[in-house]
Amino acid sequence: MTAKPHFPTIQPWLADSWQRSIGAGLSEFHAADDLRLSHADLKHKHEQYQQLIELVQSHALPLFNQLMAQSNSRLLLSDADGYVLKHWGVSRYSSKLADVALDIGVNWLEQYKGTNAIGTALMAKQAVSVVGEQHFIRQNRFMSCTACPIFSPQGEMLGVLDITSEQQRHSQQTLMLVSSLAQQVETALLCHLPDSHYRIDLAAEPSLLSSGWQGIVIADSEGRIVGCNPMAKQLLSQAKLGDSLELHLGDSWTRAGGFHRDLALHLHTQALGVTQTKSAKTIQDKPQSQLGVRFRDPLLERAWQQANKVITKQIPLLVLGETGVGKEQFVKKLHAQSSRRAQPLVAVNCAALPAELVESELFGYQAGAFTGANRSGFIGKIRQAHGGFLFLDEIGEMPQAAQSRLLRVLQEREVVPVGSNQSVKVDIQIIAATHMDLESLVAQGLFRQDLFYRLNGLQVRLPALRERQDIERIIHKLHRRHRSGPQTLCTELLGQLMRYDWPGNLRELDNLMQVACLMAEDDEVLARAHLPEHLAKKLVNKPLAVYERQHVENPQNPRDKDDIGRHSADSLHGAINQNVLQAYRACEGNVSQCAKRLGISRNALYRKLKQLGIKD
Ligand SMILES: Nc1ncnc2c1ncn2[C@@H]1O[C@H](COP(=O)(O)OP(=O)(O)OP(=O)(O)O)[C@@H](O)[C@H]1O
Repeated sequence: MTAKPHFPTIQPWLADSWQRSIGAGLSEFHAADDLRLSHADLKHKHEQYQQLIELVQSHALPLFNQLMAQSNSRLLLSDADGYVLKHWGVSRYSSKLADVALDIGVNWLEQYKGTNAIGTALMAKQAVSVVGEQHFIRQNRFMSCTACPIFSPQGEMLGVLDITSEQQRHSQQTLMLVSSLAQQVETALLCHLPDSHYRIDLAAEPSLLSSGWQGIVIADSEGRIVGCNPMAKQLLSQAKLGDSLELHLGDSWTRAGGFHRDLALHLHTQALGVTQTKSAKTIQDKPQSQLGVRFRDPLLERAWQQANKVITKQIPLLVLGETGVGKEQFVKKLHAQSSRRAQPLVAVNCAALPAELVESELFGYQAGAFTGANRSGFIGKIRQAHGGFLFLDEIGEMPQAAQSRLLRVLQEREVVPVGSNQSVKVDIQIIAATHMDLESLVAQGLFRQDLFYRLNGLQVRLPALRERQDIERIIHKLHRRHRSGPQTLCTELLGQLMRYDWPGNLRELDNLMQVACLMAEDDEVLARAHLPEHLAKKLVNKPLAVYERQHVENPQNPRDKDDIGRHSADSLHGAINQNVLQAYRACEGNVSQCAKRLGISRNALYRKLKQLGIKD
């Protein structure tokens, strides 16, 4: 049995990480197979992360070199999936690092490498030091590593910066150094937002203005906030993206050095160089590689590819699909990989807006426009989305009065706030979504036809869960998300889940899996018996779903429908075996890669291969 490290007191985060390593089926005595990117995939990753790599080189590497040049350490950058993208710094022990594959293109997630600074920082979403013996795999215990995640201005984790040294104990200073390097990169990302024209540093004392502890706000050429660091959010707690700086700082921000009396804050404003903004824009405008997102279902993949083509062209996108198919998640992914990803994604749930507030919420209002309005006015959701995406969810339920004004915004690309007669130009990418049949609403006179045509630039329909060819993978994914340990899923339950028709789609499956995993607690296998009765009942006598259409019905061998139920269990086993074999061959016998591809644990794959007589 694998032993825990013998420290007098083991910190909870480390115990959790070792537990996860054991749960992933790793052994401290054997290094697992490496998951390594192919040359082509690594090239794509480098293109995708070009900006981040450049910012690490220009904003983190100089300080690392200055402080650590003599220390025989290496600085590494990984992406959020745990792949090492680059490393810098000389190391006398590079052959030892190569032995443990701390190398470009190799994945250092905990599930492959056990407790280690990169994987554990990604998991914990915070800076960690993993020193010598704290590494789960013995072979890695000659190193000390300290890593800190890097977050985008939108709070998305982009990757991890790591300092690795041989043997020497990493101190609290190393932790502070890595955190500070990550912070430098985050600030640089902020200053490289498109439309960043001004940088305003804020602090309670003038000496703190350049201390690294100051608040930083980035504003566009009109003085509207386009980004801020966590300290600025704390200092200006009321400020939101899109707000005019004047609203929060009066005119004190327009001077190079100022003091805001009410807030008791010292300010330092600088114009960001045009060259900097331009070059940053070139990097930002490059569409992030769409290889980052791939759907295994052809209908969904097609919708994804089509949607990606229109979203930068200001052509409205209409996303259709039954409730719970993941329309909102789809839009979030579109935004995250678009050239507008550094700008806001503002979502409006049209069904939840009270009819009388629709206009002021969307279009904003002037100070004192109506009784009860905020004293300082409100910019409105549409202007908040300026430069980014406006996501109109449940558009079929938008009140009719607001429909005509929205139509005007779409036609003119400008907004007139309530109580004002001044129009304001907006640059927004519109995405609307609904589970309703908009054309039939139009036919019934419940939805404006001209608005429908305006929104319907490109229409994509997301498939229902029962139609998806990757349903098996999704079931495994959600099981992994909710299980509490290294539990497997019983084949019979898997078959039943695949045959169910899922009217509530991903939302329903997600809820069911969550409840089932709670009921199963630490049991080794999740089975139908773990489902509460009302959920178990749902799964029987349901029409056959996509699984049988894909794997059981053979066009060359048309079968009587009644036969399907009788044969489905056998066919299910057969098809699963076939899938495993195909994947194993495609991965040329690499167990880690194959397990990842199938969405199952390495242990589960070993068991399956053993059953199939491929492994002893
Ligand atoms: N790719 C996914 N993998 C796993 N679960 C998902 C995925 N996408 C969505 N879900 C689950 O389904 C739920 C519903 O997703 P989402 O809100 O995006 O659907 P929707 O189509 O917008 O729903 P509605 O039409 O009801 O607004 C999410 O809360 C999440 O639990």
